[in-house]
Amino acid sequence: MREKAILVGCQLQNVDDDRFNYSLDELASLTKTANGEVVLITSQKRTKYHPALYIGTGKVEELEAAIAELEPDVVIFNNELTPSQIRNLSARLEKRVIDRTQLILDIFAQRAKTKEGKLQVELAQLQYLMPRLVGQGTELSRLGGGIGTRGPGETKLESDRRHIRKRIDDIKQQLNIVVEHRKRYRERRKKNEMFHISLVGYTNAGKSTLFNRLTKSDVYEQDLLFATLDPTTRKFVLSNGMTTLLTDTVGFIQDLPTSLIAAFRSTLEEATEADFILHVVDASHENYKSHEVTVSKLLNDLDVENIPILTVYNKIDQVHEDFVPSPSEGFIEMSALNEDDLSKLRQRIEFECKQYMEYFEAFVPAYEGKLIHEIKKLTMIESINFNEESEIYQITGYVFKEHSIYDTVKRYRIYKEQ
Ligand SMILES: Nc1nc2c(ncn2[C@@H]2O[C@H](COP(=O)(O)OP(=O)(O)OP(=O)(O)O)[C@@H](O)[C@H]2O)c(=O)[nH]1
Repeated sequence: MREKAILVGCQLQNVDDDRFNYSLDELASLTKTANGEVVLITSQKRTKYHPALYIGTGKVEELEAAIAELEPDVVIFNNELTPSQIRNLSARLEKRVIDRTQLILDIFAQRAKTKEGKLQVELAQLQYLMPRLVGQGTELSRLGGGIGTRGPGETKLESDRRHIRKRIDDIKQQLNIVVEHRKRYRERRKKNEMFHISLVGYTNAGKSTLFNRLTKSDVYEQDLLFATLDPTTRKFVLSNGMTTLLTDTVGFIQDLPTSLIAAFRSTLEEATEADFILHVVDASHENYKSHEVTVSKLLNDLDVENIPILTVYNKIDQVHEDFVPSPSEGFIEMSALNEDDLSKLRQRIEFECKQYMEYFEAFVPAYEGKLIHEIKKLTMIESINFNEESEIYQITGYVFKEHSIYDTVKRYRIYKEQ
């Protein structure tokens, strides 16, 4: 059953109409993703948020009338509300009141798959809850109005708080372990010398679709925001046989509450360890430019300037009429749903990778079967010729200098002369 939701926004003077309407659209998409049905979107312009009610008292009355008529299950506010605003609005409207942060947390909670993702969501939820518990405490003591009632209330609250604090410490500790584990796994992977590519991009840009099509796997792919929460890594074999690792990451979102940025940073850190980044942009979206800028900014914050980036303008089959690719950067226009475009992308990745590789020619005796297999897997092979007389393979291709296979290949360059 879809829950009926009324959405409420408040536009401050310094926020222009486009940006404000866009944030309301995004709130509507988020609501849909959380399995809600939007029955009304209403908003108000103000110089500042009403301290007690977020919107003005007149607007609250209007909202009460709309609630009586439309009977929603929940009222969702477009910004993070203060504990007292939530309390006052719940009391006035007699409906469940949630804010944008809670909505995003709810979606994250639904979607978290790995242990790390789940821990991060729980941590963010508890951190959101803590100050709001304090708020309820004041309310309890005021309501009780006396020692007799306040006592037990406060005690319960204190024990709740202690309990939550302890749980937060536990989660942080567990997260350290999980992150350590992932680091070790990453180091091990580094030793395997696989070329690592990360897919990043705004939520709903088509990352999971690309990931699935390129790796032929079936990671959750849906027309919903945040279908992907945890980074997922799979083998991705280029058409010339070189095996790379492809990582799908969490989708970015504009104005993500700060408390959530911290919680999700570590899932994005994978991107910073990649050898190559594919930045996927939904070219059919009217706000594609601002999406692109948001992601580029976040990538800059994550210190990835040394990593080559290819911008992938996706959904070109439904391209927006105002679409113009940024001229300054390397880019490709394509549709993840089109097989020819996928091969074009594969070739383009190969081409881009080659810019960072060195050409080699190696002579490897036929009895080195395992080694030949490794060279095939870890380098970009151009040609293999077998000399029956000498029983030696002549292999040419491209290799990364940073990878240990480079030293091996170098050793066999001079084999002929031995
Ligand atoms: N028309 C069209 N639709 C596409 C294309 N690529 C992806 N889609 C659709 O766009 C929607 C979102 O795709 P996803 O792959 O889930 O997007 P994502 O970037 O992984 O999203 P998050 O997990 O939310 O970050 C899905 O309904 C896809 O089928 C494309 O090239 N053309």
